[in-house]
Amino acid sequence: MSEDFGNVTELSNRDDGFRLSSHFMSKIRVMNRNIRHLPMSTAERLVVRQSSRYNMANTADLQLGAGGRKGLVSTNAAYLTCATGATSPGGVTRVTSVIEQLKLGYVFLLLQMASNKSKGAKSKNQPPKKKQRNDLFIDKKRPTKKDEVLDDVSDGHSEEEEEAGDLLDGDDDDVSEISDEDDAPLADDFLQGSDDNEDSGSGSTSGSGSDSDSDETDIEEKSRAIDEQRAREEKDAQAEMELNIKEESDEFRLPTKEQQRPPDLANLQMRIKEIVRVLSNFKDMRQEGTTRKDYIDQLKIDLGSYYGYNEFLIRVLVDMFPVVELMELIEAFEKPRPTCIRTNTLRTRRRDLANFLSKRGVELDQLSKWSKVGLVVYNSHVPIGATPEYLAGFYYLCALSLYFFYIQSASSFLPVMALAPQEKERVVDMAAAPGGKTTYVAALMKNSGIIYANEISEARLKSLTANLHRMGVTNTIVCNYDGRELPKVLGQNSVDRVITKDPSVKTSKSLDDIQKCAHLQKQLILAAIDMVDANSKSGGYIVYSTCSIMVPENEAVIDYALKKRDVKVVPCGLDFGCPGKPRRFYPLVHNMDGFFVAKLKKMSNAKKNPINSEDLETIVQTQRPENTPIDKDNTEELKQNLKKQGNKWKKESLKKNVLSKNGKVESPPTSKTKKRTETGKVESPLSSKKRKRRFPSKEEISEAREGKRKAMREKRKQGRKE
Ligand SMILES: C[S@@+](CC[C@H](N)C(=O)[O-])C[C@H]1O[C@@H](n2cnc3c(N)ncnc32)[C@H](O)[C@@H]1O
Repeated sequence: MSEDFGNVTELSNRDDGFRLSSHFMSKIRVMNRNIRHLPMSTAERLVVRQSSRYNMANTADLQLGAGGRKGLVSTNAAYLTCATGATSPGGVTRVTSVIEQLKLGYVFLLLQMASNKSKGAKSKNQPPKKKQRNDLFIDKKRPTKKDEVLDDVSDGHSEEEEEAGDLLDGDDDDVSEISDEDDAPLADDFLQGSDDNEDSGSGSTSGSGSDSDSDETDIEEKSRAIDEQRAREEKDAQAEMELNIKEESDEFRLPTKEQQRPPDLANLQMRIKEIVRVLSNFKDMRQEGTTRKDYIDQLKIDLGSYYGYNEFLIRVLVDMFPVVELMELIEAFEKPRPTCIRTNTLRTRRRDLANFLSKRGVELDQLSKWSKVGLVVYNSHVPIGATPEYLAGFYYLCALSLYFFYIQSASSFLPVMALAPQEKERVVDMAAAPGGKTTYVAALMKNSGIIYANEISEARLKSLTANLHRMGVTNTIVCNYDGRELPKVLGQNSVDRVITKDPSVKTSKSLDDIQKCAHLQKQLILAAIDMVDANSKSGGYIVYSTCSIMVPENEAVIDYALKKRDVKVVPCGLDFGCPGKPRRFYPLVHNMDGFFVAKLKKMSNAKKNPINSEDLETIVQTQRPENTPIDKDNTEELKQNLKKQGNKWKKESLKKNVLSKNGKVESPPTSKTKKRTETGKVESPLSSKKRKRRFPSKEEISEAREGKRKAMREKRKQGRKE
């Protein structure tokens, strides 16, 4: 049995990893950018198994190990280890393991090669019995005299073996990739036999049945020798295989401190995947002696390096989402959102616009079922922001820029759809530039009623007014105020609907940013509520929306509004998004930017109680994402500001309200809480007003405050213990 490096079987490199093209081929050829050549002896068969856990250095060896042949091939980025075992009577060899590095990951290929070295002589010999045939697959090679004898005896292979090969080797389609010249002579001839080797066995001991038949003892001895040899070689091969597998252990290990220098991107990505894999089955897959926190910490570092997020963002995201979802979300953020345009129904119809634009070479389609005016642009031969239709105000271009959390895209439709402005209403857009929402509101109102489009930045007023003109909006008054001042300017309870959008256009966020934004947003939402008239016939609604996925900027703001004003959350009327009344939209699910929309209905024009010490705590807590350590300086500053503000409000409130004994500000009596006099009669509000109000003394106030603080401290302590 001679070495034959000329014959190779083909493996093809596919997206999903390696697939063995064929088996029982006379050639073994690994088609991969990394591996050029895998020299094997003729008629070896490959069985491929794949795993993605191997982190191999770029070396270029092919080794045929214990008891087999050694070969070296030039490959440019793969380390292959093949160990051959003893030769079977049938000349079938089982080979080894091959470890391979692929483009984006490391793939472990275990190649078991069953040599079909001997291919002839069937015609002169009985095919081996079934059991014998099965044995052949675990037998190893190294040509011995006996091998040669038996090589000649055993030839061809059974259908069962072929089937087994099919199962192990992959698609039959790939067989066709092998050229005819690769095929035949040695293929599939194991049990069928062939005459090729008939005469080329090992001379006198060939299995032709002529010489050896006469000497049974000799054969028995030889057979015993073969068995012994085989056992030895099997042992060697097993040892080597175990060694190889051990060397390239399947276990993923976290890097030690020394290994934590910046890895290359491929390694980094691989490690992220591995950590996610381990975290999703932590009990079974974790490295001994490590905690979940170890993996999470490494994941945060790696995500930060790979995706370029700051530490704070990663920390918040990791705290918010289970790792698998987090990976999907981050991947989705990486993909650009589609460019969307909104038809300006003040100027044209969507169908007509689509026709105009497609004539100009714009490839577009309807945005989706949920919008009657949106179009998605896939490709355009003309600048979509400079077509005559654009300049004539036929559409508003929604995807202007790609920020991380602040992106204008299809999601900017949703707040206006939730607002559902009606004709002839008075509507306020509190932070309006550059006018995406205002122009949409105007279109829905068919230019009737009044829109107050407010923008704090003078510089941004230009883009706002330019868009209003371009889009033919005529029912809008542009204002230049801080939104928080608007109730004073426009009057309290004076409009039907208000839309308020997060005022930030930042590209990245820190804890400080989020705290400041959340604080401003709370003030803006109260101002928005104060402007709306609860008794409006058609309205009484406030829509609050952000492009942020941060809880302190979303749910916490709504929570705050619910505490401070007589409002309730009502359905947005958007039948998609994540469940719950306020809607969260995630790019991975909805193919739009991370987005939050909440709709409030103002129930009465009465205000709830001003801030008390409890609220101060609530504000600080809700501004901090859960489980996220607070930046001490910022928090102190924020606390100070809030306390100042709180004190001011408190002073005012003390004039109007009575502190109860436990320090809580008592709400104005409602019909349910109307006090009864000692005689059991319900006191009318009028009579209670008439009664002289008793204000608490300073001592009572400070006592109540102290009691409150104590209770809070106890509560926190208990929380920490838990
Ligand atoms: C994200 S943009 C609004 C986008 C706009 N709603 C649209 O649909 O085109 C936020 C705007 O809020 C403005 N802004 C920031 N703080 C504000 C405040 N206190 N009052 C009013 N506007 C503010 C910013 O200058 C910025 O133009």
